[in-house]
Amino acid sequence: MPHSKTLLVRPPSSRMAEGQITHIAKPTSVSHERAQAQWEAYVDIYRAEGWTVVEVPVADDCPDCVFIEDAVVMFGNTAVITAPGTPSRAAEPVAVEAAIRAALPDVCVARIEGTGTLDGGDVLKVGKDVYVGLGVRTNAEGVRQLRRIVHAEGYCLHAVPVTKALHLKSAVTALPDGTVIGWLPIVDNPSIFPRFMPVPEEHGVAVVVLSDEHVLMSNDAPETTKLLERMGFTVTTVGISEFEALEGCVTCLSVRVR
Ligand SMILES: CN(C)C(=N)NCCC[C@H](N)C(=O)O
Repeated sequence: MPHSKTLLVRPPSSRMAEGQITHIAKPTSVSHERAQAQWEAYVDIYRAEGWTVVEVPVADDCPDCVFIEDAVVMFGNTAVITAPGTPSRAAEPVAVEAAIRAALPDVCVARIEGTGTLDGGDVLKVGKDVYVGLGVRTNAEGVRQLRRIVHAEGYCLHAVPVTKALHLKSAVTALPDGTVIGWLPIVDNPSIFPRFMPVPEEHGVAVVVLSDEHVLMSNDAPETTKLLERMGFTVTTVGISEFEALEGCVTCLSVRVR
């Protein structure tokens, strides 16, 4: 049975400043206190939109645990538990799987295993098309395993190169109508996507689709906000500077089950 608007989130670790950095300069300071306040404001936006929030317990020894999107990917009623592509994040999916089994007992669980690696940030769903970034975190075996899982669910997987950003969704996400948006300097090949629109700011790349006309994005992309509003979308913005300093974005902080 489909779950209506359930959100999985995980609070920021007190050691988040030790989180991984790959493609941007190491931040000079990251405040856990500010991050906690930003995270609570982010979660409150979903609560106000009627989402049921399931909180996975914080893991202070996993500095990047707040970026829960990387630990599980939902395909309808199937949860794919990932195998993060960096050792410091390897333990994260265990508690995420336990929380899903406890809160959503009728969800089917599949897993990326063995030599396969896959971070959820590399998976962009656009209708029944699934674009998967092959980059520093997701390998060919991870893609092979995910392809088998999603084909069985009626999706079509397209592997795409990611060389200029941490994850595919650091560079592109999709609007409610399926248009893929991205910041060109970090998109490997925009022609892969049937409909692509460049955005003018790096932090404008990431949108979370709240409904057919409503998106959530960072407050650090005012030109992109105006662009999307001119296109007729309602745009809610949120401050996530502490997570952006660690290469995160609005998509990474939650997993939507709908
Ligand atoms: C779409 N994105 C960017 C994500 N899903 N995850 C961001 C993870 C950031 C973390 N410091 C790391 O390096 O793993």
